[in-house]
Amino acid sequence: MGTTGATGSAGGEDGGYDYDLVVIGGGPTGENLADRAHAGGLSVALVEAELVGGECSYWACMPSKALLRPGAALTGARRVAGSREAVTGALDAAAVLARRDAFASHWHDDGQVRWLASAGIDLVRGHGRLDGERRVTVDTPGGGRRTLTARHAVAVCTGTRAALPDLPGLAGARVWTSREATSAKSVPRRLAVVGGGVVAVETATAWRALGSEVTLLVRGGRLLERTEEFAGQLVSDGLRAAGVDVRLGASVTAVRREPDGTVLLDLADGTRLPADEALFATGRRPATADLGLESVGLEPGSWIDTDDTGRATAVPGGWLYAAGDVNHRALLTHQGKYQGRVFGAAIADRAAGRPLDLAPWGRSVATADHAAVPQVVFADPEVAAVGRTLREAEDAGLRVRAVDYELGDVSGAALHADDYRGRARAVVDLDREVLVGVTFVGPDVAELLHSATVAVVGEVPLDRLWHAVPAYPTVSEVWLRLLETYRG
Ligand SMILES: Cc1cc2nc3c(=O)[nH]c(=O)nc-3n(C[C@H](O)[C@H](O)[C@H](O)COP(=O)(O)OP(=O)(O)OC[C@H]3O[C@@H](n4cnc5c(N)ncnc54)[C@H](O)[C@@H]3O)c2cc1C
Ligand SMILES: NC(=O)c1ccc[n+]([C@@H]2O[C@H](COP(=O)([O-])OP(=O)(O)OC[C@H]3O[C@@H](n4cnc5c(N)ncnc54)[C@H](O)[C@@H]3O)[C@@H](O)[C@H]2O)c1
Repeated sequence: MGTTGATGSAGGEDGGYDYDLVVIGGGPTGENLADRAHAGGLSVALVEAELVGGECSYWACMPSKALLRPGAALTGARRVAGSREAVTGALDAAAVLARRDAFASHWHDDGQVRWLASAGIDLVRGHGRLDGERRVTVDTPGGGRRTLTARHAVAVCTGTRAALPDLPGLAGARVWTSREATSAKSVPRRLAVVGGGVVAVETATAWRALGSEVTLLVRGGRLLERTEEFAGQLVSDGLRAAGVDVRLGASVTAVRREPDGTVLLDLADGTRLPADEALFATGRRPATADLGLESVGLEPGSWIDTDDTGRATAVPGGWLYAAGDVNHRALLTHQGKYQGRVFGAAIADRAAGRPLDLAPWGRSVATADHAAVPQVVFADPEVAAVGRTLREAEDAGLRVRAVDYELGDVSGAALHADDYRGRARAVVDLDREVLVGVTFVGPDVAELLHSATVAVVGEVPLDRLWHAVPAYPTVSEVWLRLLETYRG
């Protein structure tokens, strides 16, 4: 099969369908969905308007983590007497940015295009739009237009864009979104960050480590609203200790960029904050405004709701699927890829008339989206959480108990870093005696998270977990301490 601009593998044959499946959007979700559907026997076209690999590869996960890792490595060395003395300088910003550029593949997608070809998926470059049932038109880079018809299904995997507030002056102020925050070529002296979510926190952490004077303007009363409250508090403490000016309850009322390049942010308390760049990390909106949603009875610009097999619930006929960020189930790369695997296989099974497994945790349904979504916030300290917070579990009507343990009291943590500060919480479903949520906050807790994900997804009874003995002296001994605390 071909790649760029390839014609359909089944073009004109068997009823005139071009492909069994047309996927719009070649981010991590679209790639995985296309791959699983093709592995299930379908011919697949993938339509991509920008770079194959999507936001994650070029302007989100990869470059942001590449910007964060050197600062984390340096901080890690500084936390241990003996190695602390060996750290005599600051980060080499040019080297950090160069490494970031490499992790963003220098904003070229050749590698991912080669992978698509090797996987047997046809790439059609251009902007795709739905055009009624099982039809997609593509505005191609050369100015032409192609129509693709799908025999079985169309999958929308178009992701999100940054959502900017409607503020006076914002449109002309050339503010940063997450794209500029992850691809900037130099370190701003003064950086204002608006928002208190993950993008705001990670960006503040990264650019502060690179030397920017960072002011974090948070509208609400805490950071990371969707995590346990202590996580927001410990991250806020960490940012302040690193020299970030964290301002809670700070609302921006207007923005403008002066002729000398300075950005001025007017705040609701009457003060004005000057900066060299201002990031608005104020959430995401679905990339569906120019997608032809009206041609299938959906509202342009809306999120696309789906059932657990990925079918758009408001579109009759069961031929339209939506996966990844665009369905608003969980805005994370790994959940989008998971949906891609599950939904792609379900599409192929339906097409072949094979039975689906629709029971909770069955092969054909993305059950984990509801109860077991893991996430790591790469701040200092790191926040690693899976499943429900205490509040979410209570709101869901579960009879639960939170079990907390100070991570610094674990021998492995004390060895890992001097004055280790952090906390773990397990949320226990008292009726079933299983875990429904776990949060770790502390230096280098990210790699602990999958143990918690396995326990939550596996619904491992606490009596059995008691026999999962953590190695001594590792940070993972926190598992033992949590269970001991629960048993009393
Ligand atoms: C700064 C930042 C850091 C992040 N870090 C992490 C992280 O560390 N871990 C994590 O799990 N998640 C992270 N995320 C979230 C993650 O980036 C998204 O969840 C993920 O990219 C979603 O994948 P997707 O394939 O659904 O959408 P996207 O990655 O957005 O891909 C969608 C693709 O569709 C294409 N497209 C859109 N419309 C059309 C159209 N009409 N026609 C053709 N093509 C179209 C786009 O060009 C794009 O390539 C981060 C997000 C941000 C903003
Ligand atoms: N490490 C990771 O896993 C990672 C990293 C980055 C992003 N992501 C994902 O990407 C998604 C987007 O992240 P995000 O941080 O952009 O969004 P978010 O929804 O997590 O946070 C948005 C923040 O902006 C604030 N806000 C919204 N409108 C505002 C306004 N008008 N004025 C001031 N503040 C306003 C909100 O109160 C919130 O604090 C999230 O779902 C996140 O999980 C994940």
